[in-house]
Amino acid sequence: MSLTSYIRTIPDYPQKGVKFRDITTLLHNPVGLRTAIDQLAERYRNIPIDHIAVIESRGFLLGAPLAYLMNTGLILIRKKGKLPAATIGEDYDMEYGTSTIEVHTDAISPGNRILLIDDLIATGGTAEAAVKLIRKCGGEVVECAFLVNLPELGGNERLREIGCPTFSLCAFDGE
Ligand SMILES: O=P(O)(O)OC[C@H]1O[C@H](OP(=O)(O)OP(=O)(O)O)[C@H](O)[C@@H]1O
Ligand SMILES: Nc1ncnc2[nH]cnc12
Repeated sequence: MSLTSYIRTIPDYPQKGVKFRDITTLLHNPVGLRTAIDQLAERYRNIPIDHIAVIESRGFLLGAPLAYLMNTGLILIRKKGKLPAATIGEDYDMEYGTSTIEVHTDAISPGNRILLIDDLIATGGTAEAAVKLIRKCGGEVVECAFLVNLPELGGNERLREIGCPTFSLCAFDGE
């Protein structure tokens, strides 16, 4: 059974024309949540990863249990103004807005092999900004992994253009 069956679609949220893929229903379901985390852990079981980087806020929910299973630490990529120590930031556009994400400058050491986790890739604007931040700190993004891909919005292609591999557990083809 595809993981899409655990995810609810809300039309016209947060603005008209957006089909919002609501993962709260997957998170609410013990089988859905466990299946998603286990599948990610299995994919990266034999790949050397130093840290998992997670994008606020929904990325935190998947990346934290995955880091626990993989015995790695977490790097928090947060919305502007939320991290207390010295940060660097990156502005970006995404499907329904514009924002800035930041990371602590001391969170990544040069040469660190980082797995980037978020719940969903749409236009890829958020993930691209996160990859740029990690690279500015000298980190290497091994892969960007998502629970959900929205292929019609072109995010995978955008990340491919900057040389970053992507992986998604499931996809909505627009229905
Ligand atoms: O591929 P994009 O077009 O950039 O969109 C994807 C991003 O949008 C959502 O985050 P949102 O900014 O809504 O924040 P949230 O996780 O706090 O809900 C989602 O969690 C991704 O981070
Ligand atoms: N259509 C969508 N559904 C849920 N989260 C999103 N983030 C960006 N686009 C989204």
